Amino acid sequence: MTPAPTPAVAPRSDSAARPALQVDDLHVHRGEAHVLHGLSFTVAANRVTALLGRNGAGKTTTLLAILGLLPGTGSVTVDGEQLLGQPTHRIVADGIGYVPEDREVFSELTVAENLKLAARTPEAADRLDLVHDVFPILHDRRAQAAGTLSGGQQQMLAIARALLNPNRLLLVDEPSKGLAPAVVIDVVEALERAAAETTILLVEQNLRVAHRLAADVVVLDHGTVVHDGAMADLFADEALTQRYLGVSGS
Ligand SMILES: Nc1ncnc2c1ncn2[C@@H]1O[C@H](COP(=O)(O)OP(=O)(O)OP(=O)(O)O)[C@@H](O)[C@H]1O
Repeated sequence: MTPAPTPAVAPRSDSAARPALQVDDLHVHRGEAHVLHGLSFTVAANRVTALLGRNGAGKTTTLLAILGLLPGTGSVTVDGEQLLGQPTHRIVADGIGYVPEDREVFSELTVAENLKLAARTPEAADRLDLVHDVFPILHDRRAQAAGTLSGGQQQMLAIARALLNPNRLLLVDEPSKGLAPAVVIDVVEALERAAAETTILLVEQNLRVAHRLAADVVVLDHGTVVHDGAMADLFADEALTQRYLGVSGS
């Protein structure tokens, strides 16, 4: 009998419903603007949760507040530990990884040097094999300046840097943005591998990508949560996707 193929994403355990991230009544101001108006939502452990919404809804602001890059009031806990009010370096050292929207690779440095700089823990050296297994192209291109990689390869490097460290929660901002469809498939497959390793909160404008990766969804509109639930339900409901996202899902 042929063995069943290994799933890209680890099977969900009974702990899947346990919240890894809990956001309660989060308010954030940017300059004069009151951008987040008391957000409350949870991200279940060992799953991918998509954070969706139209342009300007407050998705990136939410990620920045979780990382301590913007001040906020309310509560943001990971595995019960309060992040709000802590400095970003401590939040990152505590296992909150971030893949920013604009990738932010060091253009002049090689791929290998970018990875070396990202290593925060002694385990990172061992995890380099895992990263090269997920992204063989980064091994092939290890001596190449990161600024000369294609957009898709730079995105893979940005995800690889985050994967080098053991994360409790990975925040990923618009990984498919600006990429050709064929490259998006590679990035999605890489994120599926990442999802087998860690809990992910994913901001993604491409609804199909979000549907492929995420089990759960939180939808923002004007800095408030207007919907949360199963991603499959949102994707299948044209009226909901039109109302909240201005696109049609299925
Ligand atoms: N530096 C800033 N100063 C003041 N207001 C800002 C700043 N950056 C963003 N905003 C405002 O905060 C609101 C939320 O922006 P945010 O970038 O979080 O939205 P988003 O949902 O991630 O949108 P997009 O999909 O366009 O990236 C918007 O109204 C935006 O104009």
